Amino acid sequence: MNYQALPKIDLHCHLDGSVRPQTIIELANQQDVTIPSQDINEISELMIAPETCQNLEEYLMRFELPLSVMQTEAGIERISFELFEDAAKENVKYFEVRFGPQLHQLQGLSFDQIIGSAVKGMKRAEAMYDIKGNYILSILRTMDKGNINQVIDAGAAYLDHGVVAFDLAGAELPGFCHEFIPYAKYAIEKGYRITIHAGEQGVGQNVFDAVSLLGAERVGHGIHIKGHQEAYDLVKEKSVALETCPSSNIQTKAVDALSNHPIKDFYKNGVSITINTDNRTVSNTTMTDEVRKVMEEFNLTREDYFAIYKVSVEQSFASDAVKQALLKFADWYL
Ligand SMILES: O=c1[nH]cnc2c1ncn2[C@@H]1O[C@H](CO)[C@@H](O)[C@H]1O
Ligand SMILES: [Zn+2]
Repeated sequence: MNYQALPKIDLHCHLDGSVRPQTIIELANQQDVTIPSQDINEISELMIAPETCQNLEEYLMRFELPLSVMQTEAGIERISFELFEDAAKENVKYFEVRFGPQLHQLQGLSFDQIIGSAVKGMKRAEAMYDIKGNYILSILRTMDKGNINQVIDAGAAYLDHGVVAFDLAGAELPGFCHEFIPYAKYAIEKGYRITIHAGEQGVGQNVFDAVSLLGAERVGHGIHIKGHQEAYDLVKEKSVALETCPSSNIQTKAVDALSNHPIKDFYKNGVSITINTDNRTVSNTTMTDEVRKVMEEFNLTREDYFAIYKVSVEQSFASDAVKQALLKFADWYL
C-alpha cells in the first residue's frame, strides 16, 4: 500500500516537538541564541527522544532546545508554516496542531502575538497547499496557573479563525483534573472545544475525570482506560475519541512495544480511536510512518484505515464544510 498517498488526518501534534532541526540552527543564528552545536546530526540527536527514555518526564526534556528559538513572532510563524508544509507534502489533509503559549514568553511576547504568529504561519501554508488546519492551546499542568485565563482570553479572539480547542499537557499526575475544573469551564464558556492529555502515563481514572469533570470530548492518548472499566465504559458510551500516538507511547513507556499497544483491541471493541504523530521531531516520525506501523503491525485493511479516517473526520474540531470535503477524499479512495 502507498501510505504516503493515502489522505490522512492528524489531530494530535505539538508544534514545539515538530521543528525541523535545520530550522533550529538557522533561527538560532538569526536570533543570536546559543545552541550546543551547528551540526544538523548533533542537533537532531539532541531533539529525538531515545528508545532508552525511562518515562514521559525524560521525553519532555527534549523541548527546551526548540523552545529556545520560538520566542519571536518570526520564529513561531516560520515553524508553524513549515510544519503545515511538511504535513501537506505527505497528504495530511486536515491538521490540528497544539502548543503551549505560556512557553513562548521568555522574550516578552504577549499571548496575542504568540497565538497570532502560529495562526499566521498556518494560514500561509493553507494558501499554498491542499491542507486545512486549526490550533489547540495547551496549558502546561506543571506551570503557574495565574495566567491560564489570559491564554484563554487571548485565544478566544481567534476562535473560528484558526483556534478551536483547549488542552492540558505536560507531566501527568494522578487526580490532576480536579485543579483545572474552573479553567476548563471558563474555556467552554468562551466557545472552546476540549481535549485533554490523560491516561498516557497516569492512571485510567484521569481519563474518567477528564471526561466527567473537564468536559473532554477527546482524550490525548488515553491508553490506560485499559484496566479501568469505568473509564473504558464512559469513553465508549460518550464516543470520546482517543488520540493515540503509537511511536510516542513506546518512547514514554506508556506501552512496552507496539505489539502490546491496545489500539487494535480498542478499535475492534468500538472505542473511537484516531492515529496521530504527537511530536514529529521528538518522536522521529510522520503520519505516513504512524499509519504504516499500525496497519502493518495489526494487519489492518484499507477498509479499516478509512473507518478510522472517518472517525477522525467526525471527531475533528473542523467546520462542517471542511468535514464534508474531508469525507470526499475517503469516497474517492474507497
Ligand atoms: O505526549 C505528551 N504528553 C504530555 N505533554 C506533552 C507531550 N508531548 C509534548 N508535551 C508537552 O506539551 C508542550 C506544548 O506543546 C510541550 O512543550 C511539552 O512539554
Ligand atoms: Zn501530546
